[in-house]
Amino acid sequence: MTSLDARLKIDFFCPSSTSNFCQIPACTILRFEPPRLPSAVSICAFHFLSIIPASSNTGQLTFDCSSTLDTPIRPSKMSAPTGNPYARIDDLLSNVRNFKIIESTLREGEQFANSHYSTETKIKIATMLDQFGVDYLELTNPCSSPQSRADLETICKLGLKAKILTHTRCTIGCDAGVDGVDVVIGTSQFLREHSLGGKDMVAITKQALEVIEYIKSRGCEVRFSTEDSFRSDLVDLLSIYKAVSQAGVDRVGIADTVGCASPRQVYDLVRTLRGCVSCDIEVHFHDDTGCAVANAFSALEAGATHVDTSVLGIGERNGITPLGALMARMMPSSRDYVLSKYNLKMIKSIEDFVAEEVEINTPFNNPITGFCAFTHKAGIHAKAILNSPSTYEILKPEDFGLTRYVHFTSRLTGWNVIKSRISQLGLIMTDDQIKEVTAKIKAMADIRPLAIDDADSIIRSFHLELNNGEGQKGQSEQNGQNAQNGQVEA
Ligand SMILES: CC(=O)SCCNC(=O)CCNC(=O)[C@H](O)C(C)(C)COP(=O)(O)OP(=O)(O)OC[C@H]1O[C@@H](n2cnc3c(N)ncnc32)[C@H](O)[C@@H]1OP(=O)(O)O
Ligand SMILES: O=C(O)CCC(=O)C(=O)O
Repeated sequence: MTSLDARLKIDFFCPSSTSNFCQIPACTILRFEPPRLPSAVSICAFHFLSIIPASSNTGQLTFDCSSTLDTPIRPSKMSAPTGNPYARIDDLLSNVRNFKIIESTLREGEQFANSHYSTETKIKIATMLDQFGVDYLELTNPCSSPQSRADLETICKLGLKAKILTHTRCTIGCDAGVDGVDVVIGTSQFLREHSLGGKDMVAITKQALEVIEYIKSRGCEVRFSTEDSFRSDLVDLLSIYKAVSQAGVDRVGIADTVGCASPRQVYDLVRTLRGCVSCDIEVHFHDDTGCAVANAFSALEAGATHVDTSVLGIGERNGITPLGALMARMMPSSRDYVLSKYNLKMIKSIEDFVAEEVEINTPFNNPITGFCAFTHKAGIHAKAILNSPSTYEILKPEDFGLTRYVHFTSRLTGWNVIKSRISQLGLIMTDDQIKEVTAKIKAMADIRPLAIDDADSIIRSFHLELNNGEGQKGQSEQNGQNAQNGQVEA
C-alpha cells in the first residue's frame, strides 16, 4: 500500500485472557489507543504484531499505511556518520552508540570443542578482558564441577572492574559470590519437548518467577533469557518476558541458540520486545549461518542494550559473535563511544592468547587481526591507499596498534606503488623509467611468485643499467628490511 491516506481499521480479539498480545495481519501500525510508544518512527518496524492494551482483550486498532512512504521520516537532529553516507540514521531506539558487552569467553567459550582452561588461563583471560574494558564477564555455571566453582570464586575475588556473572539453568541454587546470575530456559517446542521433558509455558513461567525471586533475594543482578528464542512462539515469548520484567529482572535475554535468525528477524523481535519491557535487553547470537555480528548490530539498532561476545567467537559448534569482529562493526558507526570505552590495542594480544590456549589459528579473514586485514595488493588499490588510506579502508590499523601493508611484487602491481618503493629505496627515476621497470617486475611475476628481494633486485639492476654501472645512488639502509612476502609498510 503506497497511498498517503491509506487507513485500515480492524477489530481485534485477543484469544487468551491472560495475554496482552495477539498476532494481527501484516501491516504497519502507526497509532493505537492508548499510545504505548512515542512516535510514528519508532513504530515502523511492527510488521506483523501488535501490542494490545492491557486493559481489554477486544477493541479496534487503526492502521495507517503511510509509513510505507518512499521518504522515511527522519528525526531532524540526527546525522549520519561522515564515513558512510548510506549508514542508517539513528533513531530514538538505537543503542549503537551506547551498548555494553557481556564477555562470555569463560562460559560460552568454555563450551568450545577445544577449550580446557586451567585456573591460571581463566585468570589471565579475565584480567585481559577487564583491561580491555568489557562491562561483564560471564563464567561457567559453578554447578558444572568442583573446579568450575573454585575458579568462579577465585575470579570473583580478583577485584576486577567488570561485573562477574555466572550462567545457570533455571534452577534455584548456585551463585558463588557473583554480581549477577544469567538464567536461561528453553521456550521453543524443540527444547520444551526434548530437553525439558514436555514442560509447558505455564510451568516454565512459574519456575522462572521462583528462581528470579530467589536470586533477587540473594542481592544479585538477574537476567532471564529464553533459549532458542527465534524458534519459540512469539506470544509465548512476549508473555514470559513481560512476566519476568514485572518480577523485576535487570535484563531479559534473547538467544539465537541455533544461529537461525537473520538481521531483519532480529530487528523485528528486539523492536517488538523493546515496546513490551522497560528493563535492559541482552542478545546472544550463534554464528551457524554467519550472521552473528550483523544480528548483534541489528539488535542494537532495535534497542538492545547488551551483546554477548567471546574472543574469536569461540563457543558451542562454530560459536557466537566474536568480540573483535563486533568492535570492527561498531567502529564505523560508534567510533567515539568505542574509543572512549574499549582498549582496542589489546584485541590482538587477547586473541593471540586465547587462540594459543585453545589451539586454533586466527582465520586469515578475521576482522582487524586476520594476517591480511590491512594489506592492499592490486595496483589501483595500492595507488589510492598511498594517496589516502581512507580510499580503501573503513578501519584504521593504527586504532588497533597495527600496521598497514602495501603489496608490490605481483603481476597485479602498478607503476604508482613501484614509484613509492623506488623512493623508499632512495633511488631516482623518471616516470617513464618507473613504468619500464614495472613491466619487468610484472613479467617476472608472471613466471613465479616474487619475494621483496626479487622485486628490489629488478629495480636495482635496472637503476644500475640506467646509470651505466655507476652504482646505486642514495640507497636507504633501513628500507625494506622488515618487509615480507612482497608487502611493505605504507
Ligand atoms: C544453550 C546453552 O549453551 S545453555 C548453557 C549450557 N551450559 C551447560 O550445560 C553447563 C555445563 N553443564 C553441566 O555441567 C551439566 O549439564 C549440568 C551440571 C548443568 C547438569 O548436569 P546433569 O544434572 O547431569 O544433567 P544433564 O546435563 O544430563 O541434563 C540436563 C538436565 O537439565 C535440565 N535442563 C535443561 N535446560 C534446563 C534449564 N534451562 N533449566 C532447568 N533445567 C534444565 C534437563 O531437563 C535435564 O534434566 P534431567 O536431569 O531431569 O534430565
Ligand atoms: O543465556 C543465554 O542467553 C544464551 C544461552 C546460550 O548459550 C544459547 O542459547 O545459545
